Amino acid sequence: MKLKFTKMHGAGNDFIVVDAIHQDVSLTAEQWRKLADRRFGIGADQILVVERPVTEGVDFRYRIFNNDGGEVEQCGNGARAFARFVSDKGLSKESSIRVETMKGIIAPRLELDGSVTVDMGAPRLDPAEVPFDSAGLDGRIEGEDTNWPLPVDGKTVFVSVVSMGNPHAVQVVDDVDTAPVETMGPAIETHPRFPKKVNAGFMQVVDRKHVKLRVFERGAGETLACGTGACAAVVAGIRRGLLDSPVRVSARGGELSIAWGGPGEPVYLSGPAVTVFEGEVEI
Ligand SMILES: N[C@H](CCC[C@H](N)C(=O)O)C(=O)O
Repeated sequence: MKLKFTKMHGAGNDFIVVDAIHQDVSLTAEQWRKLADRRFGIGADQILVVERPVTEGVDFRYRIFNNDGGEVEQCGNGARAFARFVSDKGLSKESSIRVETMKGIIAPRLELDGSVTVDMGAPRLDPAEVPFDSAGLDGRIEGEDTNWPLPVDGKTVFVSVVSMGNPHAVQVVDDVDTAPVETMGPAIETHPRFPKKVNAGFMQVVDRKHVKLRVFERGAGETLACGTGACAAVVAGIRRGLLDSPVRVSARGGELSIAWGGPGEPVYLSGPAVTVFEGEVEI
């Protein structure tokens, strides 16, 4: 069976994007994993699937598979690529669309400068919603935030826990370039207090309007940028009293901008969405 796809990225977080409206795309987790493999397949951090909506008043359904083949709730950089894809493919004539994911509705908007801004919905701040098991832990109050002691790699780090539909654990570090992302990232990702595993963020506060961020992503490893990770990091930083919205987020693969008005308000993620090439693959 042949599968048409488009290779895209958002600040270096790269995707295989597939139109499942005009082609039959019923693949197993193993087939998604093989497609995303950087040696034996096309290679990508995630696969984004465009489907007809299920919910009234929504333009598309947006499904996301990590490169380990697992389906997940949300992908912020992917939402920008999704919006660019459906516009370029003529699937939508609107600059603003409403898109349903496993965990809620988001609204990407194509900007005149070629960037895309996404209403990512409001963050979920209750640990149980992340989900994070805080039982028996003494949280550390910092401004509006409660961050939690996590023993990893023989030391205790304090993480803020935030859900953007998908789970994030964010810690503040002095220097992202020397932070132990390769070793501590996987240890946090699979920590037993995160029953659905977690994306591990490492945030360096440059000033109140600018952070540097590295994310060891659940099911994908360290990526060059993580959109929901940037949202979660800025929400955590604002709640800790360290940041003022909007915040510039410098990832290894490029720059994102995050704005958040406070609890119950949506998080806005802005950044690039780039098409690299079109292709067709036998699966
Ligand atoms: N690895 C994430 C999904 C992709 C998120 C990221 N690529 C983004 O831009 O938000 C998870 O398992 O929740």
